[in-house]
Amino acid sequence: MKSKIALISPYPELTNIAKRISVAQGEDIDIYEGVLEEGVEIAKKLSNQKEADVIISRGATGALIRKNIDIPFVSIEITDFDVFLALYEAAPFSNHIGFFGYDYKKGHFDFELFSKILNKKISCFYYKSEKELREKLYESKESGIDMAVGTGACIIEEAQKLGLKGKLVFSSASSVLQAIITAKNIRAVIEKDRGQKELINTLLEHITEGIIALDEERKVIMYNSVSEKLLKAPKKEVLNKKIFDINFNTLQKIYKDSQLAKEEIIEIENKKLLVKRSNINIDSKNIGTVITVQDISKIQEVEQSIRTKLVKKGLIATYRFEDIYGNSKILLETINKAKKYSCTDSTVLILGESGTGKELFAQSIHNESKRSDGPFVAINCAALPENLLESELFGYEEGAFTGAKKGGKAGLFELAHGGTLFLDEIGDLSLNLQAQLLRVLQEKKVMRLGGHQLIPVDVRIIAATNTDLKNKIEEGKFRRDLYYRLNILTLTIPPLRERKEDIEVLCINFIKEFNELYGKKISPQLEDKIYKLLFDYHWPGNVRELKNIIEKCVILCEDQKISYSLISSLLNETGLIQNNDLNDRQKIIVNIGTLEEMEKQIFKEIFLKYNNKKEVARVLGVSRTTLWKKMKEYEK
Ligand SMILES: Nc1ncnc2c1ncn2[C@@H]1O[C@H](COP(=O)(O)OP(=O)(O)OP(=O)(O)O)[C@@H](O)[C@H]1O
Repeated sequence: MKSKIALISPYPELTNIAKRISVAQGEDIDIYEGVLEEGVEIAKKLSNQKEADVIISRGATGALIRKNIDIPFVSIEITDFDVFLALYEAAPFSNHIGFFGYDYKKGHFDFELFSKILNKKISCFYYKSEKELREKLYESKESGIDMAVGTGACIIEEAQKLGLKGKLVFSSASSVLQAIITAKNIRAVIEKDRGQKELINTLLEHITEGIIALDEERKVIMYNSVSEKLLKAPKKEVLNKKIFDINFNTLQKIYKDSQLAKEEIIEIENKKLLVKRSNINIDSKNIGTVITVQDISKIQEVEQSIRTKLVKKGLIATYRFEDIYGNSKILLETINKAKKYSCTDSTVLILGESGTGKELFAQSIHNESKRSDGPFVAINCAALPENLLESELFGYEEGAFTGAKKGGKAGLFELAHGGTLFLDEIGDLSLNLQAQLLRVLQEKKVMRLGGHQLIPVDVRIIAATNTDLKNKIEEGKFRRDLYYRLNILTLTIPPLRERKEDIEVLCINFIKEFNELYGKKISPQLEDKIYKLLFDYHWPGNVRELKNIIEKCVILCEDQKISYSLISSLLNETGLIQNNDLNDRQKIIVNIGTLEEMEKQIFKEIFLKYNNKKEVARVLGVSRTTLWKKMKEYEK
C-alpha cells in the first residue's frame, strides 16, 4: 500500500496554493483546512486511523500538530521571500513596521536589507508565550509602531485588539512546494523501511525458532508466531509492552531463567524449551536483547530426520512381523513373544541357528516398536577385524589414527540414535570390545576414538548369536556381566527342522516373491511328493537354504510348475555337499561361479555320472528338448 501525505492548511489562501501544487505535481495529497486545535483534531484522526503517513502544516497550527502526533511532520517554513512580500505589501500603509515572530526564528531574516530596499523603518520582536506577545505588541505601540507583520493569525488578532494594523505572512508556492518535496522524501524512506520490516516479518514467520526482540527498555519490539505458540502468549498482548508489564508470566520466566549468551533448557507448560538470550550491541552500546526459543522435541525430530537420511538405505529395517511366514505353533508363539518385546525398550537377545530369521525378527521388533521412525542399524560382529569394528561401532575423531577420515566419522551407535542397533553374531566380539560395549550400555554415552567428549546416545540394542554364550562364558571368551546385560529379553528362533509345518507357507510365499522378481508365472502350489521331499530334508541352512533353493527353482524352471526332479536335484546338490551320509553316485562338486557357469558344470558332471540323456533329463527335471538345447549351447 502506498503511503499517504496530508496537508492541513490554517487559512484558505494556503489551501488554494496547496491544491494547485498538488495537481501540478501529479501528487495525490489530501488537503484539509483547520486552524490550531481544529487542525490538531484532523491530524490526530488521520494518524490514528492510519489515513496519513506524513502530515504537512505551518505556523502555530503546525507547532501544535507536531506535539500531538507520532507520525512524521513537515513544517512549511517561512522564507525570506514570504516575509519580504508581507513587508512589501504593508510598507505603503505604515511609517514604522514591527515584525513579530516565534523566538526560534530569531536572526533568521535579514531585516536590515529589507529596510534598505523598502526604505522603511522595521523593528523585530520575538516571543515565547502569548503573554509575552501581548507585552511586546504593547511595547511596540508605545514606541510608535503602527503596523504589525506576523507569522501567525493570533499575532494579527492581538495587534488589531490594540488598534494596530496587521499583516499576516503568507506562505508562498515555493515554500509549500519545498515542504511537499520534503514530505515525499520522508514517504520514500517510510516505504523502504516498511518493505524492510515486511521482509523481516516474513523471515521471522518462516523461522522454526521463536524470536523475541526487546529494545533497551525491555519493550518487546519483535515477536513471531512460533514464540506465540511456544509461550502461549498472543502477539497483541505482548508487542510494544515492557516484558515485566506483560500479563503472561511465560515470557518473564524465559527472560529471568535464561542466561546471557548461553543455551538453557526451560520447562514451560510441560514442554522443554531451549532458550538463548543475547545482547544486541552497536558500537559497544547495548541497544536491546534478542531471545530465541526452540521446542526441544522439534529439534530432536529434525535431528532424527537428518540422522535417518544419513543412514544408508541398507540400514533401514524393511521387514515387519507380517513378513515372517509360517504357521507352526512354535513360530507363532515366538512371534507373539517378540511382539510383546516390541512394546518395551529393553535389550533383546535373539538365539538361533544361522538362517533361522534372527535379523528378520530384529527388524520386525524395531518396526513394531516406538522407535520405528528412527534408524535400524545392523552390524555383523564376526565380519570385521577388531580395530575396524571398534571404529565402526564408536566412530572416531579426525587424526585418531593413520587413515582416519578428515572431520572424523560418527560410529554406528551415533547413527542408530533414537533407533535400534542390531549386533549380529555378538558371540564373536573380542573381550576388549565386549568391555567397551558394556560401558556404552551402562552409561548410554559413547566416546569416539581419539575423542574427549562423551556423546549421549539413545539406542535400543538387539543382539543375536548362533553360538552358545554360556559355553563361551565358561571358556572365558564372553563376559558374564555383558551376558546378563544383553540377556534381558530372550527370543529363541527354532530351526526349520523343528517346524517343518512352516515349509509349505514358506515355499508358497517365496515362489510368489521370486515370480515377481524374475517376471515368472510359476504356480506357487507344489505337488505333495515335492513336499514329502522337502519334509524329509534336514535343512542345516534353515529358512535361508530353503529360500535359496526356491530362488534357483524359479530361475531354472521353464514350465509353469516346479518339477519334483528339479527340486530333488537341487536338494541333492546342496544336501550332498553338506551331507556325508549320501553315497558318491549322488554327489557332485560344483565350483562357485555365475549361475550359468554352475549350470554348465552341473550338466557336465551329471552327464559324466549317468551318460544317458533320458536319465540326465530326469535327474535334472528338464524336458529332453531343453536338455538338447542346453547341450548345444554348452558345446559352443
Ligand atoms: N519365517 C520367515 N519368513 C520369511 N523369510 C524368512 C523367514 N525366516 C528367514 N527368512 C529369510 O531367510 C533369510 C535369512 O534370514 P536372517 O538373515 O534373518 O537369518 P539369521 O538367523 O539372521 O541368519 P545369520 O545368523 O546367518 O545372520 C532372509 O532372507 C530372511 O528374509
